[in-house]
Amino acid sequence: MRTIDWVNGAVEIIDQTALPGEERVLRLHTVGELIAAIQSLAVRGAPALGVAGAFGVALAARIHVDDPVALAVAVQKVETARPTAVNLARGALRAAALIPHGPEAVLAEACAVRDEEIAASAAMARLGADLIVELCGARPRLLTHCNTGALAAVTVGTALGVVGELHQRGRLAGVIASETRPLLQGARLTSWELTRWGIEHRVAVDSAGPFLMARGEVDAVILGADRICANGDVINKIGTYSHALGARRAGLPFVVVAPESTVDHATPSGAHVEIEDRGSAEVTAWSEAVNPAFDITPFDLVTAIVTDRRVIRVDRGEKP
Ligand SMILES: CSC[C@@H](O)[C@@H](O)C(=O)COP(=O)(O)O
Repeated sequence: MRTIDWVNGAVEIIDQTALPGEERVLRLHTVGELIAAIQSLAVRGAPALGVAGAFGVALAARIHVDDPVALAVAVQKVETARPTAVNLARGALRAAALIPHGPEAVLAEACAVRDEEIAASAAMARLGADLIVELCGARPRLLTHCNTGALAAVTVGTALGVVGELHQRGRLAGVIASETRPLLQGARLTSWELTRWGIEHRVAVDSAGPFLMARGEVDAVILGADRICANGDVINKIGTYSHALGARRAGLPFVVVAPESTVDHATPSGAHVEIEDRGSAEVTAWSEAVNPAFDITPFDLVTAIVTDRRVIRVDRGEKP
């Protein structure tokens, strides 16, 4: 299953706002439709956003083939549709670099971004599963946060791809999906994906994670990233930091799985990253709210970062 793809001149996505109730495919024909899908989280997750950014520029290059000014404006809108995941701007700018060669070259580059994420998922699943077995022994019980499956990464996924690989190897004893307030990417999307894979799991409220770790019900925390800074700080879904603190307190490995396309050497640390604020409405209808969508996990709380090419042992002093 590809959760985002280019099909007959349009971008097709699984509408993640409708899951798990309805499996609805959206066809996006315009840059405006694509940006609306990104902002409503119909398509979400860092690697998928990179592909969406690249396909968005491919759409723009076709639509504005004779209008370079309108094309530049459209590229900039795609690139900045959400601020935190580095993949979005990266994917958009990678495709935009091919604009001088015409719309077909832009589309070919966007398809390359998609294909590289598909390959990266497969590589991370193998590397990550090997590492988890090394760190935890056979049949670990894992806790994951947000959604890092195929929905977030075209196919397979990052951290959830590792979970799937361990399941296939017969080496998984259990999964807890942290529900991920307020939009419930864990309870709605991770649970839906694990059910499709036939993997038994339980959903926990976000605040239960550190307690379950302390009570000995978890052997490792494994999750994804929207951006990994040059110093190793991990930007990921709000709630990640509390899971990292819980894991450190319980003496558990805290493993981040993300493709190289999420590693951002140009950003020195988490303090330099714009954390998206998604406003009050998602949290409460009756008072003002603060709603940061991501947080920053300091690198010293991370045990290891698994990319498609490397296992970075932060616990041994290695950096991205
Ligand atoms: C493989 S996806 C990794 C991250 O992008 C994921 O954990 C996450 O935080 C997604 O946030 P979202 O706001 O749902 O796009």
